[in-house]
Amino acid sequence: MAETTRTPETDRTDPTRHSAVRSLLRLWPFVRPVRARLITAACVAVIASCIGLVIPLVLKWLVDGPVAERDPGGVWLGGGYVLLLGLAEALLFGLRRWLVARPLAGVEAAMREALYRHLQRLPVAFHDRWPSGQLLSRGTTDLQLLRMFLTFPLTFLLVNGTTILVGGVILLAQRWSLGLVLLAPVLPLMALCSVFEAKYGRAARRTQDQLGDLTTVVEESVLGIRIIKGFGRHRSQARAFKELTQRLRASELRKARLLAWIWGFNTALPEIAIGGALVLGTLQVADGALSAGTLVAFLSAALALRWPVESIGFLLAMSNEAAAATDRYFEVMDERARADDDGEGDANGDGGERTEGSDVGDSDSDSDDDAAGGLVFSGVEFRYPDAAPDSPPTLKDITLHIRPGETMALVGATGSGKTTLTALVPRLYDPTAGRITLDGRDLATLSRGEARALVAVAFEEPTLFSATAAENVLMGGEHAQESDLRRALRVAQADGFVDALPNGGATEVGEQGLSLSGGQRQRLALARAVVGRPRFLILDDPLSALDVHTEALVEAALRQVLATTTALVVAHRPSTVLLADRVALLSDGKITAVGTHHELLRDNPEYATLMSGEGEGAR
Ligand SMILES: Nc1ncnc2c1ncn2[C@@H]1O[C@H](COP(=O)(O)OP(=O)(O)OP(=O)(O)O)[C@@H](O)[C@H]1O
Repeated sequence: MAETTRTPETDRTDPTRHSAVRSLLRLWPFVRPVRARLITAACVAVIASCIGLVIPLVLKWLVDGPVAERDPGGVWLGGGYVLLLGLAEALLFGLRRWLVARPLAGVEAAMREALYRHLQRLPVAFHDRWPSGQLLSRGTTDLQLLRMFLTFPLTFLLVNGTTILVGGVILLAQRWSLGLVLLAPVLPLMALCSVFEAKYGRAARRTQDQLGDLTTVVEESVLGIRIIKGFGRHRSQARAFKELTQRLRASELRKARLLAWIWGFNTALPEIAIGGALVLGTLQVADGALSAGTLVAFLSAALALRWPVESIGFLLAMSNEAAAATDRYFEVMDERARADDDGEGDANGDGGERTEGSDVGDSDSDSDDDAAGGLVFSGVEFRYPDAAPDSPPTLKDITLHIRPGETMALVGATGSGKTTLTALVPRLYDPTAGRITLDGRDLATLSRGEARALVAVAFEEPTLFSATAAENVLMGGEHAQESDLRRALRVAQADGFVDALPNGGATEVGEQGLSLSGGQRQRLALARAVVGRPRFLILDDPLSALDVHTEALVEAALRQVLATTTALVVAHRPSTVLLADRVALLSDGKITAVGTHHELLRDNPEYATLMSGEGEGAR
């Protein structure tokens, strides 16, 4: 949305960032498997480039020998040598390209896979903090930049450096005085390149961050196209987009300017030196101090060095873009995934500080809660990682016991923390204090995989994936069979509309399930939650988008499922509350009352107001 455009990320640019070389060295673990090919390719390129430098020596022999002696056979032979050398150079450069193309595409794919895997393992708190476009651009354009760097500049910085070195020796060996004239610009050029490198590195980083912001806006606009059109916000959205593109354009222009001046210096200084050497050499030939062949060889060697020198500017530019891309890639990869993601562990480090739970005048604070089965919250406190440090926690001292097989409704005004509390059970977040146990097992000691096997969730906002209706449902149960699918669809009252889809359950439901109605998506999400027959079921107002008739049907089927699980159901309507055995009232992050619907309706004015729909915050 135009108004929700994220703050430009240019301030992420760190002026004190470490050197490009240090950044690029971090690519080694990914490059290691293909190192043999890369080294072979680099050697082939160095040989090819050095062959190019032999051509001037053949020319010298040709001019001073067969040409001076007017020997046509020798001239043909010399011409043949030059042709063969040229062909060998071209073939070797082709071989280099072939050697690196496939393995480097593999490196890019491996890095992309590693990033995706890591993103899946990072906690929800990370995804709350990072704009999606920044992650997208890191997984796409940044990785392309890295592949280009590994294919081209990495090899050619080495090849050109070697060529310049060998060429310099050849020049000095031919005629050291002329060689010195030609090599005079080397020191100033090195100083200029170092200044350029630092400036370009910062500009590259800024540009890539801005590209990430732009990607975020595009993604939000595409996902929110209905809202944009519905509210006629396309103009303001386009304005916001234009502003970002202008910023990106300014950064790209700065890069182009920097590249233009380094290119200018890299071209002009060697040209001036070649001009000076030509004048000096001609005078020496005229004086008879130098053979014409040596001057020809000298100048052709100097001309052969022109490209390696001129190209250093853009090779450095590409290397700096790759260094910025590496930094951006590893900023995500360095984020710590939950230690317990694939195995055992304790996300809190200490399993969460144990605090005394408050007594809300209910048997929920039984001292033997820990040993008890069911779902037990003991003194749970939670604060969002990105909340202001002095703000009160979102959840305070939550102590609640949902007995095995019991269904507990969670009722509270909007913003009281209901969704937050339900998110703790599948370990989307970990409590900042206190603990949660599932059938007596501390949730903090369960791996996410174990917790996932025990708990299933259906959120208020049902998210579906670009897959078939059946695949979306089956995501909820690793070993679920066709019969489970049918049962889950029946429970969610989704079998009717799924069967009516053009290909039944095999129908693609489109990106985010947008080809379905809100109520249909909600029912598929509900089917996904129940398909795996979970031990614990967490439902966050899963019936809010259903019409009264369908809601009644879903509730009737749900009643059977709830009878076999331990469930926590966020409820806003009396009809949903009636599915539950007991109700917990959440008020400003605290459980203030627990009892049956009728008890609370009678004794608790806040609950009565919420259920009557009159409360200001009630939904
Ligand atoms: N990712 C987050 N970072 C920081 N604060 C958050 C985050 N998500 C929610 N909050 C805050 O936590 C509080 C509780 O939000 P929560 O979504 O749990 O309320 P809720 O009771 O489920 O509300 P509703 O009935 O409207 O869905 C709110 O003040 C909200 O602003």
